[in-house]
Amino acid sequence: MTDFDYDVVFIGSGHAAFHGAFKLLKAGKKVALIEESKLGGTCPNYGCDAKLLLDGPFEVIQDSQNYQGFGLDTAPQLNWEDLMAYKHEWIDRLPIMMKELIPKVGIDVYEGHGKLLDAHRIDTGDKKITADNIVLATGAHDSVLPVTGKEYIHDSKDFLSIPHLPESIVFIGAGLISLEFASMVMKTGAKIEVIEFSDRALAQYDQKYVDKVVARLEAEGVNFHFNEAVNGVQKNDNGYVVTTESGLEFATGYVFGATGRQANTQGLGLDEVGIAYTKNGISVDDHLRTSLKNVYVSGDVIDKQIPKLTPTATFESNYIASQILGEDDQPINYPAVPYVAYTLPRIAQIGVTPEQTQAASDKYEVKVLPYGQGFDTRHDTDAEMTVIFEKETQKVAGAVIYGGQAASLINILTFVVDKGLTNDDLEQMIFGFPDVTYSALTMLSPNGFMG
Ligand SMILES: Cc1cc2nc3c(=O)[nH]c(=O)nc-3n(C[C@H](O)[C@H](O)[C@H](O)COP(=O)(O)OP(=O)(O)OC[C@H]3O[C@@H](n4cnc5c(N)ncnc54)[C@H](O)[C@@H]3O)c2cc1C
Ligand SMILES: NC(=O)c1ccc[n+]([C@@H]2O[C@H](COP(=O)([O-])OP(=O)(O)OC[C@H]3O[C@@H](n4cnc5c(N)ncnc54)[C@H](O)[C@@H]3O)[C@@H](O)[C@H]2O)c1
Repeated sequence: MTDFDYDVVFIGSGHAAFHGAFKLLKAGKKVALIEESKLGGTCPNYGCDAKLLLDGPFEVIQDSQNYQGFGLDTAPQLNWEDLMAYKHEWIDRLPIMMKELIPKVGIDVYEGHGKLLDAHRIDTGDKKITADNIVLATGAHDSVLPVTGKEYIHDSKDFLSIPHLPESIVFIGAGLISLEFASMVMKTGAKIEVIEFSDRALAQYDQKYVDKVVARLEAEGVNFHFNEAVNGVQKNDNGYVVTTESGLEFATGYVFGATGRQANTQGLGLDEVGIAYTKNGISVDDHLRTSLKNVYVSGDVIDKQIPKLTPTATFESNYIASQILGEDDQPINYPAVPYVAYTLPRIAQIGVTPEQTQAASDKYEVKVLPYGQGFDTRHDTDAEMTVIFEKETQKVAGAVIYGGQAASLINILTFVVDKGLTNDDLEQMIFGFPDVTYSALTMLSPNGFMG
C-alpha cells in the first residue's frame, strides 16, 4: 500500500465483512470496517443467533410433547420474560465485545454511514478515507409491505425483542421468518393466522415436508390462508384489524410482516460511481467484483441465486480476502449449500432435490428413510429423510431431512454430499453409537438395515 489510508475497507460489519477482514489483517493488510448500526450485523443481533436463543426452550417443549404418554406427562411451562432477559444477556454484549476487540487487534472501526465517492474514496459520515480495495457488505433489511396502516406492521427486529408475547398474532407471509416464529409462538397457545400471497409456504423447501410442517402447525391451531393478499391494517381500541383483497378480516393483538428481504443498496453512492444493481442486490461478475474492479461485493447485498445466508456470506468474505491477497484468482465456486428451516419440526436440505430427480429418473435413485422409527430419536416418530443417490456412482447427491434433529444431521450429510462419498465409503468408517447420526448414516449403507 502506498497512496491509500487502507489496503481494504469494508462497508458493513456482518459475517460478509468481518471474516475477510480478520484474514486480511492476519496477512498484514491495513483494514477498516464502517458500520452504521450494531457491530456484527443482522445474524448475531437480529437474526440467526438471537432467534436460536429464543427457539431453544420451544424445542424442549416440542421434544417433551413427543414423549407424552411415553414417560413425560407434563410439558414445561414457558416464561417469555425470563427467556427474553436471557436473550438480551447474550446478544446485547456481542456488539460491545466486538467494539472492544476489533480495534484492539488492529482493525479500525468507523461508526457511521459509508458512501462511495469514487473507486477509492469513501465518506464514513464524519471523515473521508481512501482504500486500495473496497468491499460492499451492507446486507439486507425486511421489506415493508406498501399498504394502508403499514406503520402497524412489525418486522423480525421488533419481534426478536418483544417484551411480552401477544395472545394473538397475524403473520403476513408464510416464508422462513414467519414460520420459524409461528412455530415458537404456537406453543404458548396464542391465536395465530398466517396470510400468504401465493399457494404455498416455504417455497424454497421440499413441499412434501413443508406440507407436514403446515399440517402440524394446523393441528396445533394455526390457521393458514393461502392465495390472499393483505391490503390494509387498521388500529382500533382492541388492537388491529388486517384486511385482505378478497374481503377477509382478522382482528388481532399484533401484526407481523415477513414478506421477503431487500438488499441495502440505497445511499451507498452506487448511481454516482456507476455500479449496477437490481432490486435483488448489487450486480457482480464471477469474482464478486463490480464494474469497478477494486470494488467487491459480499453477502446478502449481492444480486445472486445462491441462498442469502450467514454461511454463504462467510464463504464470500473469505473468498474476496483470498482474491485480494492473490491466493486465488479463480471464479467463485460454491460448494453444496445446506438450507435449514428452524421450524418445529425442522426441515433441512442439501444438494439435488427430489423435485430435480423427477426430470432425471434414469440418473438418480430416491430412498425414503423413516429414521424417526428408531430408538434413538427421542420419540420423534415422524422424522424422515429422503436421500438421493446417483445411480451410476452410488454417491449421495442430495438429501432432505424432516424432524427434530434435522439441523445437526444435515451438516453430516453436507460433508457426505460435498466430498462425493458413496454408501460403500460410509461402510468403511466407524461412527459413535448409539446416536441418531449413527442410525441415519447406517441407513445410507446398502447393507444397513434400511439401505
Ligand atoms: C430473523 C432472521 C433469521 C435468520 N436466520 C438465519 C439462519 O438461521 N441461518 C442463516 O444462515 N441465516 C439466517 N438469516 C440470514 C442472515 O442473518 C444473513 O444472511 C446474514 O446476516 C448476512 O450477512 P451480511 O454481512 O451480508 O449482512 P448483515 O448481517 O445484514 O450486515 C450488514 C451490515 O451492514 C450495515 N450497513 C448497511 N449499510 C451500511 C452503510 N451504508 N454504512 C455502514 N454500514 C452499513 C448494517 O447496519 C449491517 O450491520 C436470518 C435473517 C433474519 C432476519
Ligand atoms: N433458517 C434460515 O436460513 C433463515 C431464517 C430466517 C430468515 N432467513 C433469511 O431471510 C430470508 C427470508 O425472509 P422472509 O421470510 O421475509 O422471506 P421469504 O421469501 O422466505 O418469505 C416471504 C413470503 O411472503 C410472501 N409474500 C410476499 N408478499 C406478500 C404479501 N403482500 N402478502 C402475503 N404474503 C406475501 C411470499 O410469497 C413468501 O412466501 C431468507 O431468504 C434468508 O435470507 C433465513
